[in-house]
Amino acid sequence: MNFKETKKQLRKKLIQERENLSKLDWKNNSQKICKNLQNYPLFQQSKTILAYFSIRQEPDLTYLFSTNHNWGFPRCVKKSLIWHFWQPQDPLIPGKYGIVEPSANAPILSHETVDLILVPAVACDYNGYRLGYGGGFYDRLLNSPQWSSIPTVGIIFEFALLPQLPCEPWDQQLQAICTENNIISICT
Ligand SMILES: Nc1nc2c(c(=O)[nH]1)N(C=O)[C@@H](CNc1ccc(C(=O)N[C@@H](CCC(=O)O)C(=O)O)cc1)CN2
Ligand SMILES: Nc1ncnc2c1ncn2[C@@H]1O[C@H](COP(=O)(O)OP(=O)(O)OP(=O)(O)O)[C@@H](O)[C@H]1O
Repeated sequence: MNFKETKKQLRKKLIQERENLSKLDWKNNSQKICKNLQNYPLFQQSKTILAYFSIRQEPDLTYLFSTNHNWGFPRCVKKSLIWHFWQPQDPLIPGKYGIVEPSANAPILSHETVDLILVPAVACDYNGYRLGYGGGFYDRLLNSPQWSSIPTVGIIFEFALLPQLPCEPWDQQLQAICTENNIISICT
């Protein structure tokens, strides 16, 4: 089986497993992830943080969005992510793939102001490689020179932390991975 097929099957299995979590486990484990992030020095020191709005029972980070940081969220525009400043009272608009997005009029966040990126993932491995939904949005972002030096933390539930994922030339290692159990730093 080739890489593409292997990744596709793995993605399907892990998304299924995540969607099978009970609502209670999903909520409790999401809350633990938020707590672990709040205790993480890099998070505490970051003024501006990029995050995501959860779909398909991804870890829900909503609790953090009213904490004292500047928060940025993406709009999917063609094959890229455009990042906007967003606060809880601001509108959210249904975007691609059923993910809500800030308004196109919300202030744009330039890479210079961003201190930390919380990266959604279907799975991550011990080396900091990630498997996403296959759109390549974060692969492209993290490969572009302006964004590649910003620290990244992959956000997953513990069951999706695997010893080794299939790795392709464009995959960039994350700096850390946060689960409901702990945050592990990746040695590079
Ligand atoms: N919450 C959240 N927001 C996010 C991401 C994410 O992983 N999680 N993204 C992370 O990049 C971007 C959106 N990326 C996505 C890419 C593909 C699909 C998707 O549903 N794809 C189809 C099949 C596509 C194919 O195989 O060609 C599917 O899975 O049915 C969803 C989101 C930006 N926002
Ligand atoms: N730097 C890049 N420039 C152009 N295309 C890229 C780049 N990185 C990845 N791609 C393309 O994007 C797709 C990403 O596939 P892959 O299975 O690695 O996605 P993923 O990591 O699961 O998804 P995502 O980043 O959306 O969460 C591939 O088809 C690949 O050719």
